[in-house]
Amino acid sequence: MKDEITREERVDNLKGMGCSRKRVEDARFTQGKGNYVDDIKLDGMLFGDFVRSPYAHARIKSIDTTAALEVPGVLAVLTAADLEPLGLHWMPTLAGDKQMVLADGKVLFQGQEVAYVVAEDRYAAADGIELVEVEYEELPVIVNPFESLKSDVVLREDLVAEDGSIPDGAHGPRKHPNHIFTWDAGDKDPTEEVIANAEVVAEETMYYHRTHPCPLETCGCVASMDKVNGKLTLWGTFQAPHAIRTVVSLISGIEEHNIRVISPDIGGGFGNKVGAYPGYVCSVVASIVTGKPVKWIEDRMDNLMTTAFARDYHMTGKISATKEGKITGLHCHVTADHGGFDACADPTKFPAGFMNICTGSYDIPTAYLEVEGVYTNKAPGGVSYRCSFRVTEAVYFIERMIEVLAIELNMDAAELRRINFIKKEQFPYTAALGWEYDSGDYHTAWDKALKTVDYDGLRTEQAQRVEDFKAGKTRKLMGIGLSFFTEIVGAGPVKNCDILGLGMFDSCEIRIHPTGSAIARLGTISQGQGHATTFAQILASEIGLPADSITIEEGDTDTAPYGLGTYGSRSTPVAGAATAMAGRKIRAKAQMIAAYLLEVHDNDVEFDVDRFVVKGAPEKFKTMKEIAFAAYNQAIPGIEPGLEAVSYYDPPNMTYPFGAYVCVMDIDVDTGVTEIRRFYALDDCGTRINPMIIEGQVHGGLTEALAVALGQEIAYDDMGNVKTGTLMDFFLPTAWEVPNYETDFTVTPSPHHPIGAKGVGESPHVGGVPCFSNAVQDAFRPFGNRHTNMPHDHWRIWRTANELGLHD
Ligand code: PCD
Ligand SMILES: [Cu+]
Repeated sequence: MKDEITREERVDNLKGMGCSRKRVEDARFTQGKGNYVDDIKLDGMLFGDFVRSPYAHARIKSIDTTAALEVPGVLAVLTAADLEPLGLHWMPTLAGDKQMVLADGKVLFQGQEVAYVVAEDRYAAADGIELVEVEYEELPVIVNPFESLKSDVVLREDLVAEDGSIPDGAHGPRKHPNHIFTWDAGDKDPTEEVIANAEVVAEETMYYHRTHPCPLETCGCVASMDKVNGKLTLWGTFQAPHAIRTVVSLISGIEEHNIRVISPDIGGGFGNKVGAYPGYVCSVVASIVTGKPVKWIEDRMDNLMTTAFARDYHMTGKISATKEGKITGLHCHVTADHGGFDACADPTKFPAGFMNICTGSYDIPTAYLEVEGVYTNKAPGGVSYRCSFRVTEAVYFIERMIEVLAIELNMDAAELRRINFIKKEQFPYTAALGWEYDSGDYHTAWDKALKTVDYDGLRTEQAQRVEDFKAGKTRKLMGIGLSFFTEIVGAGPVKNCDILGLGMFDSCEIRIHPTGSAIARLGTISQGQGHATTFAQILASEIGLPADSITIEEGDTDTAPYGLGTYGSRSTPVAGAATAMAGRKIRAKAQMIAAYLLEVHDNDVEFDVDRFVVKGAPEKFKTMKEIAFAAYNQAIPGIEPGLEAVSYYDPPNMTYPFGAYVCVMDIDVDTGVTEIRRFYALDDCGTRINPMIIEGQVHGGLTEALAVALGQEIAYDDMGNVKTGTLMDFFLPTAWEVPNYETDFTVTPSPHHPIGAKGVGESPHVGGVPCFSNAVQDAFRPFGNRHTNMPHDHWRIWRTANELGLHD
């Protein structure tokens, strides 16, 4: 036997789980060799663009397309009247509502799609748009959901019966024409009773403002109908390509096998690219009508004003406790502003997503949540934006309620959290609002975080700062932001999670080639997360072939197994599990082949890193490379040739990553300028596949958290005009605002996931927003602040200081 490398070297060669393998996709991205939707150029390709409504609420009296059609290069102008005969002027939303593809008689938000101009190039399309003459009759505008529920102005006339009665919606009875649903969880009466009789109660109302994921690449698609073969190919920025294929089939009547959906490289998704947009439908129709490929790409304003907003939750909470600080009950009421159509991307049974995770990381015996969805004259959407289904809202809510309760109790907020954490031995833990948390060790994480930042030292310093401020020695306050979050990711068990009736499992299919390299295809799609790197690592460890010899492919419905896509940090919990399971099927077959080759019984060989060895005789082995070759080269009795496997994985539960964050911030009370001195983030996502990618995910999520907490907002005026529709007004942090992040971790594996991994992509955002916000609020706590709403931009902070009398 030739000189052998050590076992350790064999492990290293695989670049498997736990290795900070460099991202294989970056060679392409950093050299400008990515292939994004807008890079797709087909012969004779046309361009489509929208005429959009300048009004937030108006009746459409007429649309005159004559002048537009005279523009050289303009080929067609589609309006609702053209789509109606095809039944395509409205489309279903993911939330069980329907949405106008092109304005049908009225518009409900500024920027709404009114007509679709198809031209030979972008410029002609832009000129054509200018010349479509639309006559609007303005209607009263409602941008406040509370007023909406009281108003006589009916926004969705299509949802009121002729006799004036209000038919039920997708989520039950509706009490007002502008009401979408009321959804609740938990025990109402017992919760109210506990709170009524409690020793201490804290109450607070907070508004989690509307914002937007604003990915670098906007949404877009290219539709190409091949009339000869009856095949439609649709390239697009889709976070869920298979679901898009099914939706396109259902609404167009084209059979699903004749539709091929391809998500090429995607320049960030963040939830913005989950839903189905009018641009997709119009491009498909235009391609069918013209017989040519049609491209549609949003510009930045289109993106910010019309596709998938996030948040817009008005939340009122009551939290009760004993004098010693043991929480006894939690009550939460939400008024959710969904805009003109309910186009939230949540699992069907959860119209407010997983908002019922709002008891957070705490052992709260009784709780009740009620969410009311309301129509207003704002853009539709309601995507996650780096939080699986409203978990950012839930965690912000509870982490603010904890701070407010700490004020009420006159207690340290870190200590209040510690007293109430779910204990390690309580897992699996069933929360009052129904979820079963799989695993956690909150006290260990919290203690590690507080120790690392020297929490007590920080509080001493802060007290000194307050004294100095009062003594006129400084104009800067110091805030210590705390947050402890529990995420819920990995939707999900098919028994309670589906989107449009499609169960939320996911999949992986592996083919091992004769020479011992492989391709694996998944039902998910990377938008920058690095799946090509990390899923190969899972397989490397499972099947003993080097990650560098494994190609990961996603996003082509003609080749990938069916899956529900990438959002809600579900790729690792669901597709990652499918990958491990498919790998294990490969290994099981490899074991039989190895035993045959080694002339022993199947049970007498065991897997070791990259080979099967005969038990007790480690010098007798067959490497996975040898086994792969044998699978194609030898006739093995009782075993089919080839080495392939597929797994469709329906997870038994979600995974519950968690984390402990601390932010130290200085605030200049005269300018409202914030300076982040320190940000410490401890994340526990169970088994870690690629520590470097995890760190990158944490940096990205924290930066988006900073954005949302400190300035990013989609704001409307009373007329329903979007005030922040460009990057001049919509805050995107740059290197200038972003602090140095200190990352840390603990590892508490998920007990039900085959490799123990939980998701991580959303966590830093979910935990980050309350941490930044709490830092601002904490700085003002010694001066009587209880709660101020985000975004904490310099002006709002200045105003808080002013209202607290700090400028006197
Ligand atoms: N334990 C663990 C976990 C995880 N990981 C890694 O990390 C990542 C992530 O993961 P996850 O968590 O599972 O997730 P996904 O599913 O993959 O993804 C999703 C997410 O992701 C994040 N991140 C990111 N990044 C980037 N770059 N880009 C983007 O876009 C994005 N987005 C965002 C979002 S928003 Mo949603 O949609 O709202 O719902 S959701 C989300 C990948 O790679 C993985 O593999 C590892 O390593 N380990
Ligand atoms: Cu919804």
